Amino acid sequence: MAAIHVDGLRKSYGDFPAVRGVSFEVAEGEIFALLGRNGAGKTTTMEVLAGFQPPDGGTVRVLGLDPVEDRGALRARTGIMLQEAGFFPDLTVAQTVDAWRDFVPAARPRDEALELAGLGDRAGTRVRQLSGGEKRRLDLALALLSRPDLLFLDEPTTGMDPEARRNTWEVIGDLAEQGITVLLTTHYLEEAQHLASTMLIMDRGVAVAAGGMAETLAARTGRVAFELPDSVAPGDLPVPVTAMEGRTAVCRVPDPDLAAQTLLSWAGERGLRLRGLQVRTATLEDLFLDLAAREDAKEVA
Ligand SMILES: Nc1ncnc2c1ncn2[C@@H]1O[C@H](COP(=O)(O)OP(=O)(O)OP(=O)(O)O)[C@@H](O)[C@H]1O
Repeated sequence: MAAIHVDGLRKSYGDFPAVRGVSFEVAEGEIFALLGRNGAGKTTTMEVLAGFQPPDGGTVRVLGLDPVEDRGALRARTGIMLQEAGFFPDLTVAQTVDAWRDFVPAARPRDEALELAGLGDRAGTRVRQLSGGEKRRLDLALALLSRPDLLFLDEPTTGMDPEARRNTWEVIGDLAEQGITVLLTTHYLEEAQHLASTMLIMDRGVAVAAGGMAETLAARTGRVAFELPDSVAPGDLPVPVTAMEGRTAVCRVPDPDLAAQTLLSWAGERGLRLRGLQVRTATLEDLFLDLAAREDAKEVA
């Protein structure tokens, strides 16, 4: 059974349609990334799945349950980390967790939750003294109290520095390895690419791309760029040049490693050097920017 099944989900605020017929499935134990620009409808989708808002149309099943009708049963099996957490600044981390534990049936021991969220050494610290990233971790610790089968993480690493972000990726990866399904939204595409095996990109309330991360990216073009030697015209090269950026020739190709090898042997045979050679396989960012440009063009048309 899929952990999450969404078919034709619609949700409006007044007469503004925030989600307009979105369908996807999340397999058990998978990390699934919900991506899109501001206002795409990611948070709305997550809130419907978590039972915070009823859908206007479509079918939604989470762990086999209806998020509205089976809200209590679902709450007991999910952990939720939303964008804004409200904590009491004067409480310590331990006191905050203890206060929450009172509301969670069969709650996980406090130290275990803190350990899992990577806050094991912060129990005695007052919330006001935590960094922004540590506050997000505290949020995660609270989300883990119910021993959830499914975690909803809305922008879990916002406000973290790169090191804290990487540590949090490790924490999330470990949780998934223990079998917890994770639905994540993020604006850090590197984060989605690093963590998620499957993704859905939304734009203005509809899905514009979906599928396995590796397969989707493998089907995209990569990029090879280098400084064009003085004596060479772009048309002389054995690989077609897609664009010139100043003196830099850019080739967008399905297999950038092969293109780079071809270019290097061609240059070697002629005693030429390809300065500043860069080889990059397709990234989620390439895909994201392409899709955004395409959606904007559609909007103008
Ligand atoms: N409570 C609300 N009332 C009215 N409109 C809303 C409400 N919540 C969200 N919206 C609108 O619905 C659209 C989708 O919002 P949503 O928060 O789901 O997007 P998002 O993809 O999560 O965006 P972000 O990346 O900025 O968090 C936006 O245009 C937003 O302004």
